[in-house]
Amino acid sequence: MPPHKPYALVTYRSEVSAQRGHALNGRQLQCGDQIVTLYLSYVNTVDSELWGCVDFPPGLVLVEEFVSPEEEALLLDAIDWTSHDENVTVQKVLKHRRVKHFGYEFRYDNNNVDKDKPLPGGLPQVCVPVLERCVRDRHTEVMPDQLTVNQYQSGQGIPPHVDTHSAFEDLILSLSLGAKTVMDFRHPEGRSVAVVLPERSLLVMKGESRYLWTHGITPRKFDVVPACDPKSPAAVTSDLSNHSNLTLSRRGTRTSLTFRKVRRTPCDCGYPSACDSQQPTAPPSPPSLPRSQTDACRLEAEFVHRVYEEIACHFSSTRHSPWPRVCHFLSSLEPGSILADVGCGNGKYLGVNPEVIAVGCDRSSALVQICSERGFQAFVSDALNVPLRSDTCDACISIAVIHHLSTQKRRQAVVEELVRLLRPGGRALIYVWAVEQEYNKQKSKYLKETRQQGPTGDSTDHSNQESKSLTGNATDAHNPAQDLSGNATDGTKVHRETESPAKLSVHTNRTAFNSQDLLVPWHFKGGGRGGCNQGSGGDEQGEQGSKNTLDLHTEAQAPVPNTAPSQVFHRYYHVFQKGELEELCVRVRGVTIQRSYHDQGNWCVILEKTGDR
Ligand SMILES: O=C(O)CCC(=O)C(=O)O
Ligand SMILES: [Fe+2]
Ligand SMILES: [Zn+2]
Repeated sequence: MPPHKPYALVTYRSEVSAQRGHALNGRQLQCGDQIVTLYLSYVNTVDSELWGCVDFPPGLVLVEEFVSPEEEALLLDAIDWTSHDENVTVQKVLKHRRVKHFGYEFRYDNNNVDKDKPLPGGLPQVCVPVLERCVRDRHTEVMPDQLTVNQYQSGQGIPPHVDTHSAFEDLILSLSLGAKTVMDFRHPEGRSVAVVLPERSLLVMKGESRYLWTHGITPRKFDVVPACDPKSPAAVTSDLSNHSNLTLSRRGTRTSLTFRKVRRTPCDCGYPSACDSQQPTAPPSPPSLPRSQTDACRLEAEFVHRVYEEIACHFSSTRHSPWPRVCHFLSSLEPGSILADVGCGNGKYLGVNPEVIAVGCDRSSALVQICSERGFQAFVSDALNVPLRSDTCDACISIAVIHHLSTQKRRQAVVEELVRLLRPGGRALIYVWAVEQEYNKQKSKYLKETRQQGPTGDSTDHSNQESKSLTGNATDAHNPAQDLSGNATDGTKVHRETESPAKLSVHTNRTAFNSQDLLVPWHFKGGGRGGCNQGSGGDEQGEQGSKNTLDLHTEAQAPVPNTAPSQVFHRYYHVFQKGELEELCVRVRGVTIQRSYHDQGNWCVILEKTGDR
């Protein structure tokens, strides 16, 4: 129901249900103290703006007041947190909540259930009427046989995750008791929907919303929810982004009952990218250049985002010296300027000019954690969708970020996002890694570094170290840019549908590039996630880092790879040719290029927002 509109839009999944719905035409309904007559009319298409406010992830349904306040009290009473009878249930205190399992234990170490080890107590009797109602109201056809009770105190939450496909059947039912909360759903491409779950409501997750979207509850003490007429609680279930009238809601203690059916055969859902049953068992073949947005998101998730999350501390330990020309830009800002560092990494630029108000964002929560431990303001965000208001920043910097986007369209979209943030007259400084590591007969500092040979002849982790420049790599004079294979002049590989896309080659550190799109190895030193648990080469950040992400990784969807010392990670890069960054920027409206230059193996531009967009 769009806010302030006297109508609702309904789609039916089947003709049968549409026919049933048709019977409502002309019916009078009692709504609070009002009588409302319902008239049906048909629309061929639905304006997406209108849909915006009711656009739950496909397959997600919320049923309000599914249990009465009396039933709610009964259910809450029935969950005994004081007993620890391991023969009946399994109970755990997790970092951000406590849980209790019935029917089968859900194990957070392997994110699965022991299907041969049912818990003797089965599901509590008190749940039976609720489950029968779920069947009667056709929310489910099968009786769940597993129940996880989560209890969240105010300020607690659950990291974003997809319930393991191979563990449970399609349908997931979650009953909210005691207090309302907001659950965040996120599509792998970045779209997200915040869904208010009122107390006593039933959330039904099916299909795409269950298999592809992550769900999670951000640990916090207050939620922003639509301010609603208490007589029409339905309004609170809409996507928040379309509400003009918002208010704060204090969180109380919420207990949720999540009912699931243990899966007995491998999952064959239509979402193989998110499906653990459908992962190839053979070693994965090297990735290819993306052909679609979805491919690009996947490539970046695996070969950029995941890698930075894993190597965060080790990476941070090699990133201490700010580059002089970036510092020069930062020092040129007026006192009191607002600066956004999009892709701020460990925050090494956030404190360069103490006279400006600097805020950073990065895709890696482990790097953001490092920033906050250093006392900087930073938040987790994708460079494509920065949650800052338009026209607010006096300056933006994006240092060594855009080369991690795997299509030209996405690289341009980052520039557009930076320009969106700028006020008219504001300036953005962008650095990307250059193909040309030797420029004007000068080798980049990186190139000049001696390459250390390990016993096997591999480059050692020394190749990870920055040398006052980016983690630059070399192009030698015999392998000039125009020899780069298969690249269109705009720097994007174009593939016809019939061709199979080229595999990305793995770059050898400190040698010439043989492609503009490549994987650059990171030789990981140090144990534990992020490389924070062991010393990593005189690293002042060596003890810090991953604690905030631990919960997420030990519970979440992806199997946790073993981060053994000397592991090699691969990061995707698109290295820019001379002129390519400028070409990208001139496509963006409302901005002029003030300067462009080559700096130690990087292409750099300073843009100014003109204001006419
Ligand atoms: O608290 C909830 O509603 C969700 C719990 C959940 O997602 C889970 O246990 O997998
Ligand atoms: Fe879940
Ligand atoms: Zn699946």
